[in-house]
Amino acid sequence: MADKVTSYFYALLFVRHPDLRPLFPAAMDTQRDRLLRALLTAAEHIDNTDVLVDYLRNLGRGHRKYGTRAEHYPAVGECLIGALSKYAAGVWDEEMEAAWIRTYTTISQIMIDAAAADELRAPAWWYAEIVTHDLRTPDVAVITVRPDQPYPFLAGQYTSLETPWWPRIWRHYSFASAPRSDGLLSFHVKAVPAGWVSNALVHRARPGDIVRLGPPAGSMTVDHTTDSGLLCLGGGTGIAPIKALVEDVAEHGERRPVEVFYGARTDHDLYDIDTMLRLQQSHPWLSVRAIIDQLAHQQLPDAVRAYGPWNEYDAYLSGPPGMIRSGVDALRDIGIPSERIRHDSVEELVVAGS
Ligand SMILES: NC(=O)C1=CN([C@@H]2O[C@H](COP(=O)(O)OP(=O)(O)OC[C@H]3O[C@@H](n4cnc5c(N)ncnc54)[C@H](O)[C@@H]3O)[C@@H](O)[C@H]2O)C=CC1
Repeated sequence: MADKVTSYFYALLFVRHPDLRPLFPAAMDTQRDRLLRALLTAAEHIDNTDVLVDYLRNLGRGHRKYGTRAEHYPAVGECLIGALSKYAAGVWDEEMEAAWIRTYTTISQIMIDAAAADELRAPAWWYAEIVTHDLRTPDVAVITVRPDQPYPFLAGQYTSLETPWWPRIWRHYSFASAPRSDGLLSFHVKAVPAGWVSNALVHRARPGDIVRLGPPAGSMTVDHTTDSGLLCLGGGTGIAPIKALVEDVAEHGERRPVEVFYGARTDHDLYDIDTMLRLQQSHPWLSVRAIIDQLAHQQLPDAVRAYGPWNEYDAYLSGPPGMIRSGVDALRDIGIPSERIRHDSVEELVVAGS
């Protein structure tokens, strides 16, 4: 009954607090999923304080770009408890209500404190002007933007982006380069069916258009305290953060082996292979292999098994959720321990491409 609970929650919220409606997008479908995913993520990590608190702090900081303020949290809590108690009526009692109030109060306080601390050091969002728009295939564009203020981030991270055509609809895109001295940021965007934001970015956006960016997020970053090799799997536009990681290693001047497997469905989809091969030419420690489904009759994760051994490597995966899942399984199978495998949250990726 997840759909019913979240629909009822938003109905209560907008009836009781109509002033909050403009903070949300006109179409609420993805938003409803996001609320539920956030609750489930919090429940999943309830016994792991460090992970949970880190997640909630990020969530609190990320809410600044929506215009969320501390006084909005009690209204949300009251409607959330209203929706839960209606649909859990059979088991709901005073004790459970008291527990939910304590839980929600704790969760919101962590989010509010993180947002307040962030306010002292970073804007709620950045405006960024598109400076180049390079259509690499009929549905993939490489877009470069100039933020209005310095934008600090780490190679391997992603941001959230809002276009002028779909206000308050934010989508995640990874930075396709390590931080650059000119401050420009670039993204690889694939227009996916029914993807409003991605279609607008690929087919409508032009130099001069202004987008908004949220804060950087994600922990798929290079650990520069070790010199172990990097095994990188980039599928489709998932090659974007992998390219950023390669540039990051190059800038740190370490000669650690970096092995990139770049997967695509057809060779026309290998839109960034020239850049990757140029990087390979300049860096003897880098090896780039293109894996085309149609030629190899195998998907990216299977191809990696044919090489190796990989037990001295840290692994980085970026691409569609199915590739991440089967990639993590394949890498564990060939002996890479879970703690050495990094990738973005698969839940975040489900909406990322649209
Ligand atoms: N644009 C960006 O900055 C980033 C995008 N992503 C995600 O990457 C994805 C890219 O999509 P496309 O370019 O359309 O990729 P795609 O669907 O063309 O697939 C790319 C590669 O992934 C492999 N693959 C796909 N599904 C698989 C599965 N179930 N098991 C094993 N291998 C599989 C394919 O063999 C292919 O080599 C999107 O889901 C996007 O959200 C991830 C990180 C960054």
